[in-house]
Amino acid sequence: MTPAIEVEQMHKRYGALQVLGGIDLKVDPGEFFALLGPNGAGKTTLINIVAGLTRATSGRARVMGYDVVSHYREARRMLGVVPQELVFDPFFTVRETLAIQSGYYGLKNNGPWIEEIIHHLDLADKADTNMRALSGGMKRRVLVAQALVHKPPVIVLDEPTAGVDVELRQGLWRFIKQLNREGHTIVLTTHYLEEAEALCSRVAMMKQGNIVALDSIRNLTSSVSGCFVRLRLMPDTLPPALQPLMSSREEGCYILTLAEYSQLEQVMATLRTAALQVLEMQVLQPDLEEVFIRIMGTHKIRQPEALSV
Ligand SMILES: Nc1ncnc2c1ncn2[C@@H]1O[C@H](COP(=O)(O)OP(=O)(O)OP(=O)(O)O)[C@@H](O)[C@H]1O
Repeated sequence: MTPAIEVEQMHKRYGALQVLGGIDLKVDPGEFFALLGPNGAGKTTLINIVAGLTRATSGRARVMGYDVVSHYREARRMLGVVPQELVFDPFFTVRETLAIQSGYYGLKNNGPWIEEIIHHLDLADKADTNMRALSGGMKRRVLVAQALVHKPPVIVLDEPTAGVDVELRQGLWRFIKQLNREGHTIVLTTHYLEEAEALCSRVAMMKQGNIVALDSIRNLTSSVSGCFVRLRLMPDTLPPALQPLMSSREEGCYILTLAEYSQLEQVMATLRTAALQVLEMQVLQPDLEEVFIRIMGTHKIRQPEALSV
């Protein structure tokens, strides 16, 4: 089976700065794949090379079997990229922008598909509005629409939900999930790990230009042992014996990290001996964010306000 995206020994340097240090990556057709990593890890650079927008220093990339340099046009046709930055010609309306984009691919009579995209991305009310008059979130919807005009089999979304409200995020993911069900391969970069966890089957984590983890969400999260316990106590004090387990304090609760589930019994016994009343208790499984924190050795990254995908 020809991979949807195949990257081999990809290096990229900007002068003395090594941005990609030899990336090998295969994404299968039909996958919903996430590329994660902190700011500056090299995600956008990798995407730009796959999209033919940036030249690699060495290595090769193919989209549906087409080399992105020697078969640029074919590779580009297979790919729809939703870029991170909002760049538009401000004088065209939404519908005109999409018609022009269709023209770039030599597509005629693309009207019905354009109308379908406009409908799914909830842009109907704004279809005849000039781009300059749209809000940031609306412009982002048009970026998504632009990437889809030629019905590419592979869709790459570079932080599509940054700065976007919850309603749009949900609508966008509904549409992208539908496209994935219809067979499109989806590659997503996001800082919202809950989004990646809810949507994607496989994840690559990048750190300083290298892939440091590449696996299914299930394998990644089950590789982290132990659990977290969230406790609200009365009186609000943690016995000294439990203090080494405390990882943080959130909204009046103590968050304890346990290496093994069996430690739970010992925690409860200590609380009983100290005559503390448990007002609230939750046992939490390690999630993708915990895996990310352990691999990257960083603190929590920003969270979406409310998420349901
Ligand atoms: N044109 C350029 N010239 C010099 N350095 C660059 C250029 N483009 C990117 N870089 C550097 O390459 C590194 C990787 O950047 P990149 O945008 O690929 O990271 P990223 O993982 O997408 O980050 P983010 O999550 O912030 O989008 C950064 O250190 C960045 O400053």
